[in-house]
Amino acid sequence: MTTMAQVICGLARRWCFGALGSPLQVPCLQALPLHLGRTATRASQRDLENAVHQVKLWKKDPGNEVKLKLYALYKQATEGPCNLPKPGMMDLVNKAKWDAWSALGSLPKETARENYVDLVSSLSAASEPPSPAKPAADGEQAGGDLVVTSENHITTITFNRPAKKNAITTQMYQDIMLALQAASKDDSVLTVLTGNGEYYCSGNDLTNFTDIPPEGPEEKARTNAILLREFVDCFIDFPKPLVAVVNGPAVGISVTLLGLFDLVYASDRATFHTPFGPLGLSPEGCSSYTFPKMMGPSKLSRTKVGSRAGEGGCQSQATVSLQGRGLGQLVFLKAAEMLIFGRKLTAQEACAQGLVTEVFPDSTFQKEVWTRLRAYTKLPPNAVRTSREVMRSKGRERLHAVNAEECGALQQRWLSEECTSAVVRFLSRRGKL
Ligand SMILES: CCCCCC/C=C/C(=O)SCCNC(=O)CCNC(=O)[C@H](O)C(C)(C)COP(=O)(O)OP(=O)(O)OC[C@H]1O[C@@H](n2cnc3c(N)ncnc32)[C@H](O)[C@@H]1OP(=O)(O)O
Repeated sequence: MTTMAQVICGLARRWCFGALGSPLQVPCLQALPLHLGRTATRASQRDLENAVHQVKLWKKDPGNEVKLKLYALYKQATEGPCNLPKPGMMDLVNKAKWDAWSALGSLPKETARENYVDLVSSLSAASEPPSPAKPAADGEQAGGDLVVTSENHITTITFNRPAKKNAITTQMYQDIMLALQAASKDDSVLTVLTGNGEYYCSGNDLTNFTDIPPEGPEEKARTNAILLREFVDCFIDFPKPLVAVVNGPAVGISVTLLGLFDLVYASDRATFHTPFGPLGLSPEGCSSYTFPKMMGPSKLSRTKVGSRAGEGGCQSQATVSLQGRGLGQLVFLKAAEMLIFGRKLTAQEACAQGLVTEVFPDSTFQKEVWTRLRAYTKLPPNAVRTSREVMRSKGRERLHAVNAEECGALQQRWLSEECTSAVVRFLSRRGKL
C-alpha cells in the first residue's frame, strides 16, 4: 500500500516537473517570497527545463510549501490557469495541490515560467547538504516505532516515536495487537504500555487519514473502522493485568483505552487529553461507556489535602472547600468535559476522576513504578489471572458492543468535513501534508 510518505516523496519528485495534476493544501502560498533578483531578460523554455533538472539534484526536501509553489508555477507555466474540477475534501493531497495551482489565477505562462526559474535559482543557492542523521542518544531505545521487551515476568510495549510524540501509525496498531497476542501466551504476569521520550503517546497519527486508496475515502474509513475495532477488542479480551506507565502527556486513543487497563500509574507531568470535538471525531476505546462509569456523569471529587505523591491515592492538588474554610475548591469534572468538549486533565485531576490509579513525582516515577510492578510479579500468577478474569468477564460482552457502536460512529466521522478540515489544519500548520 502506498504510504503517505511515499505519496509525498513521489509528489515531491514529480511536482517540480509538473507531471502530476493534483494539489496539496498549504494556507498562504502567496506569502512565499519569490526571488525577484532576475534580470530583465525573460526566462526561456530552456531555462525552465534547466531549473527542473536543477531541482532533481536537490538533496534536501524543501518542504511542502515550496514543493507546492514549484508545482503550481510549473503547471501554470506549461498548461496555463488551472481548469481541473476541485477534488473532494477527503482527497487531501489532490485538493491541496488543486488549491495551489488555482491560487495563481490567470498569471501569464511567461511570468509563471520566470517565477519558477527565479525560485529554483534562489533555493538552489540557499540549499545546504543535509545534516547527517542524529545518532541515537545514549540510553535511547534502538528499534522500530514499537519496542517490545519481556523480562522479570513483565512484557513491556513501548511507543518509540519520540520525534512524533509517539503518535500511533497504522503499522503500530498491527504490531501492538501482535505483541498483546504474544504476551497473552508468554510467561509474563503483567503487560505494560509506556512511552519513550517526553510523551506517553499523542494518539492516532493524523497522517493515517491521508493515504486514500484508489477505492476512495469511504473504503479508507471502512478499513480503519475494522482495524480500530479489532485493536480495541484485543484490549477487551486480553487475559492478564494491563498496566499503563504514563510517562508524559497522553492524547486521544492512548487516553480512552485506559478505561480498559487495570493499573494506570502517571508521572505528575502527564496530562490526559481527548480532543475529539475539535477534531470532528467521537470517542473510541470504549470510553463512551468506561469514562462515565468511572467518572460519573457529574462527580464531586474529594481528594486528600497535602498527601505526598505515591503514598497511595492521588497527589493532592484539587481539594474540597467546605463552608469556605479554604481547604480547596469543589472539583466538578465530567466524562463529557473530556470526551465531548476536549478538556485536558492534569495527572492529579485524572486521578481524582478514577482514570489514573496513582500519581508519582516525575523525579522518582520510573524507579517507584517499576519497583512496585516487579513486586507484583512475585504474586502467584494463576491467582492474579483468575482474580482479573472474574473481575473482567462480566463486562466483556457489553464492551464489545460499545466498541462496535463507537467504531461505526467514527467510520462516519472520518468522512465528515468537520474531521477532514481539522486534519488538514493540523497537517498544514507547518506544511506537514
Ligand atoms: C486506524 C485508525 C484508528 C483511529 C483511532 C481513533 C483515534 C483518535 C485519536 O487518537 S484523536 C487524537 C489524535 N492526536 C492529536 O490530535 C494530537 C495531534 N498533535 C498535537 O496536537 C501536537 O503535536 C501535540 C500537542 C501532541 C504536541 O505539540 P508540540 O509539542 O507543539 O509538538 P509538535 O506538534 O511540533 O509535534 C512534534 C512532531 O510530532 C508530530 N505529531 C505529533 N502528534 C502527532 C499526531 N497525532 N499525528 C501526526 N503527527 C503528530 C508533529 O506533526 C510534529 O512533526 P514534525 O516535527 O513537524 O514533522
